[in-house]
Amino acid sequence: NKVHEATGSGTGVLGDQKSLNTYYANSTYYLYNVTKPMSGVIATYDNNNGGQYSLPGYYVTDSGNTFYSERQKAAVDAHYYAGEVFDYYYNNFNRESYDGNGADIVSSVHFGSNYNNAAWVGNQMIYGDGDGSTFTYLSGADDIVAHELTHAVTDTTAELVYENQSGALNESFSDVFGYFVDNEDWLMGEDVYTPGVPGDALRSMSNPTQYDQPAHMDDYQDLPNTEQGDWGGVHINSGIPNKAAYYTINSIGQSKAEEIYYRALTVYLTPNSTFSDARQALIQSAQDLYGSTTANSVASAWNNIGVY
Ligand SMILES: CCCCC[C@H](S)C(=O)N[C@@H](Cc1ccccc1)C(=O)N[C@@H](C)C(=O)O
Ligand SMILES: [Zn+2]
Repeated sequence: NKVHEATGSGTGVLGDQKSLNTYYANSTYYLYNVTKPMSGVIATYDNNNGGQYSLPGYYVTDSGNTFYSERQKAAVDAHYYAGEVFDYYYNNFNRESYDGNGADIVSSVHFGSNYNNAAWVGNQMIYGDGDGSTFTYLSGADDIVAHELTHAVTDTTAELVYENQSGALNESFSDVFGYFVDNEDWLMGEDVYTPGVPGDALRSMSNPTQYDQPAHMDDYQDLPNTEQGDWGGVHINSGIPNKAAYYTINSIGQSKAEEIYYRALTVYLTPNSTFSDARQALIQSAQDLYGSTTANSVASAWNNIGVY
């Protein structure tokens, strides 16, 4: 409600200044804001490096509505980018929050100890600090935030099972919407990956093989469906649908591609969808929205990566 809404300022992971939607109460300011129109909230917490707190941890607050400290950087970006992704889904697809029903968006930063990952854990996002060499604070990359929040969209729509081909699709859709939100480049995680090494990334959608992912069905990696096997290589085999997305976006443009990926995810895909099912879902979505020329472009993108 109006009396509590405030606009703070903060320093992000990369030292950049940004305005923040904050909440004033008990003579302090919170990284917390109410979203419109259904009044969900975006709330950001510090999980205290897995200290004595369970998730979500404690609210990130500042008495001066200025979030400039080193410890606050990860929270600044987690909060800011969560708002950016909320706006992306609302403005492009009229989807209010990840469930389309104004669900609260909760993020916890400083999760674990030197944790080189970020995740959607079923009801909230968690962000590790990284070990400072492989990653710095993972919330510092908007494509990572969009990746994680898109898992929540997937979990409330197609519910793609997180293993084997459906799991690689799950991962790929998160990367694809990460691209749509970030769309500076075809790289994933570059802003926080290896802070000491410029220009590299965890993955490349335009050139998956650059970071040891297959880019064609002939090179699909049959890995065990175990934690050690990355559940059948979901982060490895995602290179194949990622490359198809690269071809698709280049041939039909981002605005059409966004609509067909969203329609495929929310209308056609199901928990056990395979790569071939995804090809068909995207072709059908393209046909539904834009006709056969666009549908044929999608078909050839998937033909190029050996999925029919
Ligand atoms: C609980 C542990 C597994 C969760 C994996 C999460 S969903 C995930 O995929 N995280 C992304 C983070 C990311 C996204 C975009 C760019 C960079 C990094 C991910 O790809 N994690 C890699 C490191 C992995 O888990 O293998
Ligand atoms: Zn993921």
